[in-house]
Amino acid sequence: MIELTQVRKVFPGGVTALDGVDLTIPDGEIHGIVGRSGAGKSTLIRCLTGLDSATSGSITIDGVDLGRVRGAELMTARRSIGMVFQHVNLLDSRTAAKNIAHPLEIAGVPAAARKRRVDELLELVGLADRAESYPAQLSGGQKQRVGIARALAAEPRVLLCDEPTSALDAATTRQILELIRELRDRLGITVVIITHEMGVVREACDAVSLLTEGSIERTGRLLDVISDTSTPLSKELIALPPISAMEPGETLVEVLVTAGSRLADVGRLFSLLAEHGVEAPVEAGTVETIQGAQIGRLHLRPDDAATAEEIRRVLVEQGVHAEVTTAAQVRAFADEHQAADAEEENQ
Ligand SMILES: Nc1ncnc2c1ncn2[C@@H]1O[C@H](COP(=O)(O)OP(=O)(O)OP(=O)(O)O)[C@@H](O)[C@H]1O
Repeated sequence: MIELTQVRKVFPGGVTALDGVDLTIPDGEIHGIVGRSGAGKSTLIRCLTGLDSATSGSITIDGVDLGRVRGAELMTARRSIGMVFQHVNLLDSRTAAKNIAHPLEIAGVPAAARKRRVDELLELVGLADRAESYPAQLSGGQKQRVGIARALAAEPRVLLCDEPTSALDAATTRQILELIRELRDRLGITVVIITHEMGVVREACDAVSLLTEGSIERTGRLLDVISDTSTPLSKELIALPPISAMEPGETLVEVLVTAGSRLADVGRLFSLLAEHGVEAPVEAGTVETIQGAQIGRLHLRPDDAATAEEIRRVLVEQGVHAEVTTAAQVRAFADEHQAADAEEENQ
């Protein structure tokens, strides 16, 4: 288990990068950490790996408090954490097998045991036939597989992945995420993925945390966070294109169908509205199956405010989240975001 309690990191210049982070990640969980640029994600990962130390608070991994151990104990604790990066940084002059063997050589593992372990790792990441290939002969996805095998060489209990798929195309990203889930299932490791890609969280994570200005704004099981419409993270995880311009007086119904609703599936929503004699065109919509549950987010554009209100009433009765949004609210929301983006650019 990974446990962070009131972790603060203040840099010498006075910047507070982490401002009281509390987070518990159970064994065997794949936990995504998301946050805007500058939220403190890299600082958090550096503190988790023991590369940097927290100014105060405690970070405990499998019962070992990283702030309290020194020397050989700290080295052992560090070895229990494998790191996977966006850019794999393989040694170009070494084959895939030799790259994976590198940390084992440094740890003084004898040649025969090293060879056995490297073969095992190549098999584990699906590269048994590429052992003798050099990095220049491997695709981006294959290089990342080598990076993952290298990170697992010392049999860590925790795998920390810092933007592991940001340099990969969509299909390769899916394969790497599938591999990470498979490895978790086979090895029982705990995985932390730092990412700015919500698709990565949707596809791979059991739980997610939003880091905002150095503290955890929201954390929870993925489906619970998606269902919680009070958090902006819900909209980011199941996103729709921005709402197109609305004329004064126009209304929109924002709908979120989750496993908690009484609809058998998202399609039933339309027949239900028709049964109640209310209909509205769909302006935008997305439907996904996440961890076996169907999730749908839709924007409906009824003709008038009375229809919008009736749609909302019918859907809420079925346990579906539905909110009527007016043109004025959309305008205010857009202004707020523009101001936040401008502030971020100025930083
Ligand atoms: N070595 C440092 N010295 C001083 N301030 C730092 C240092 N490293 C990071 N910071 C500051 O700490 C804050 C958090 O930075 P951090 O790099 O952890 O954010 P991040 O969420 O990883 O951002 P990004 O997604 O852009 O990489 C920022 O305000 C940053 O300027």
